[in-house]
Amino acid sequence: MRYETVAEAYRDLEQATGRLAMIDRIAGLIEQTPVELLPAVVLLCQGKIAPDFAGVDIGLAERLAARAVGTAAGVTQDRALAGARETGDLGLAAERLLGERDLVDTPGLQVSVVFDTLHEIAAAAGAGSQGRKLELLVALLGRATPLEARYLVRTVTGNLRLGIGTATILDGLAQVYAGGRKARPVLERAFNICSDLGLVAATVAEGGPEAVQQIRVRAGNPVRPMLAQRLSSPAEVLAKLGGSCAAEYKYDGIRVQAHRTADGTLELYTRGLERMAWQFPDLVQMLDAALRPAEVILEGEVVAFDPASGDLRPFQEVMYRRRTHGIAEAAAQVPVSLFCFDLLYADGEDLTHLDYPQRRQRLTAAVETSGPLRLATAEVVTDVAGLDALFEQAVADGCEGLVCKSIAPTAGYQAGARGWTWVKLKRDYRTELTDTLDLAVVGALYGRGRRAGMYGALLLAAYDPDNDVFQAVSKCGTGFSDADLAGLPGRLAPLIRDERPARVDSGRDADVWFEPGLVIEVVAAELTPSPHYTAARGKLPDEDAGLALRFPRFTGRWRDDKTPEDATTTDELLQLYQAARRATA
Ligand SMILES: Nc1ncnc2c1ncn2[C@@H]1O[C@H](COP(=O)(O)OP(=O)(O)OP(=O)(O)O)[C@@H](O)[C@H]1O
Repeated sequence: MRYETVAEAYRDLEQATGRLAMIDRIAGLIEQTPVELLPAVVLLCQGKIAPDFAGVDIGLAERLAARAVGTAAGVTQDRALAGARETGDLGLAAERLLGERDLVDTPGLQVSVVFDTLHEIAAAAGAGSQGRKLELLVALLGRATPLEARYLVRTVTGNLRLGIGTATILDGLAQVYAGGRKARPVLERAFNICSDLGLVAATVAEGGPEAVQQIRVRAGNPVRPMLAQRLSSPAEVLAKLGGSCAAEYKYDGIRVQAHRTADGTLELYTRGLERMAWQFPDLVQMLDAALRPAEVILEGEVVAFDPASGDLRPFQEVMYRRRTHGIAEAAAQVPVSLFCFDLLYADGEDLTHLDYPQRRQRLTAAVETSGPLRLATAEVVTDVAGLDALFEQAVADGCEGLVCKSIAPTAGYQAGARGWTWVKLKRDYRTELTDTLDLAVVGALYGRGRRAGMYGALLLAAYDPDNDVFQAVSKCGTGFSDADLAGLPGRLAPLIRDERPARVDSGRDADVWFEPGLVIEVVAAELTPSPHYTAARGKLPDEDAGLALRFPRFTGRWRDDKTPEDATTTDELLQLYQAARRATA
C-alpha cells in the first residue's frame, strides 16, 4: 500500500467539516487498507506508531527535522526553517521545498517502509543517535512525494493534529468490518480492556465482532480506568446505590495502574496510560516485594506523605515527583504512599467481572501491606449518618471525600466507563458548584488593556462521547496568574487551527481556534441555560439553549494527566445542572 493513499486521506480529513464526513473518510481509508497493515494505518492516523502505553516516542526536535528537510531538498537548514516560519508549519514547508525537485526522482513511499523506519527512528538511542535519526528521515524524505513529506514531517515532530479521536476510528472500523456503527460499543469495550487500537483493528478485520468479544484483560496491556459519577449528598448516593455501598476514602493524588507481567517486569501506568515506573522507583520496589501473585494488575492512588507525622500531603507535592528530573533526590524529598483500591487481574484470571466484595477480598489477599503501602480505607455503610461521618473523617484525614462503590453482585469493574457503579462525593454543591470541572480549551479571545497582545480569555468545552464532539460551555479569563497567561501561547501553539475544528461545536466565535488538546480545571458559581453555548443543547427544556458556566475561574491546575476525551462530559454537566435545580426547587 502506498503511503500517498494515507496522506490523501489525511488531507481530506483535515478539510472535513463534520464528524460524519470524517467517519466516512476514515472508513474509506480502512477499506483501502490490506488487513495486515491496518494496525499500522490506524495508529498512523493518530500520529502514533505504537499504543501510548508502549512508551515509544518518535518525538523529533523541529530543528533536526528541518535539517532533514533541507538535506532532502538540497537547501540549507535555515531555508527550511524560514519556510516553516513563513507557512507556520514545517510540514507545509517540506511539501513546498520537495515539490521544487524533479518528480521523476520521487517514487513515493510504501506504508510498511514508513512505519518500520519510524520505529527505527524512535529506537535510535545513545551516542550518534541524532545522526542516525537524521539519516533515516532524510532517506524517507528523499523518496517521498510532496504530500507524503507534509505528513511525514508532521508525524515525526508530533504535529499531525488530524483531530480524529479514537471513537471516530472505532466508528470507521465498525462501519467497514462489524456491520455498521451500531457495533461500536463492542469495539469500544475491547479497546477499553486492551488500550490497543491496532489490536482491535486487526482482530475485527480478521474475525469480525465475535473475535473482538474474545479480547481479554492481560497483564502488560493497561486497562482504561473505571471512573466515577458524582452526586451532591449522602442520601442521593445511598438511594442511587441501592441503600448500601462500600465507601472508600478519595485520596488526592495520582492514579496508578501497576502491572507485573510473567517475565517479572513491573510497570506503572498513569490514568492516561503513560508509563511512569521510571519516576517512582521507590514505589516499584515496594510493590514488587509486596505483591503475592506473579502476574497482576492492581490500581491505587499515589499520595505524598510526611514520614514524621504520617499526614497526607497535597496533590501538588506528588506532582512534583512527576515533573522533576532528579528522580532519586525527589524520591527522598517527597516520599510517597500507595493506597491500593482495586485488583483487576491475577495469575491468568480476569477479575473485572467479579463484584466489589470479591475483588476487595482478592486485593486484600494479593498485597502484603506495610508502611507506606496500604489498602484504601473502606467501610460498608447502610445509612446517611454513617456516610456523613465517614465523609467528615475522610476530609479530616486529608482526603478529598469519598468514592462510594456499589456492592451489588452485578457491579464489576467497568473499564473506561463513567457509570453509576462508583459515585464520588466531594463537597456539597447544593448552593454553589464547588466541585471542579475539567474542560478542553477549544478557542481563545485576544486580551484588551493590560492583556493586550496575549490571550485574554479561553473558550472551554465539555466532551460528548456519544458523538465525539466538544461542545462549548464557557469563556474563562479569571484565575490565571501573570505567569499562566504568559505561558498560554506556548502551550497552545501546537494546537492552533485556521478554522473551527470539525469536532468543536460552538455557538460562540473565537479569535483563535484550537484542536482540543489542553485540559484545564475550573470552578464556577453555577450552570445556567444560554442560547450562546452548545453544551447539552437539545437536552434541556428550552431546546435551543445549551449550558453555560456562570463566573468560571481557573483553579491553577493544568490537567496534563487528562486527554481532551477525559474532559467533563456534557451528560455530567446536565446532571450537575439538574441536581442543582432539584436542590433549590
Ligand atoms: N478509593 C478510591 N477509589 C477509586 N478512585 C480513587 C480512590 N481514591 C482516589 N481516587 C481517585 O479518584 C478518581 C475517581 O474520580 P473520577 O473517576 O471522577 O476521576 P477524575 O476524573 O480523575 O476525577 P477527579 O479529578 O475528581 O479526581 C480516580 O480516578 C482516582 O484517581
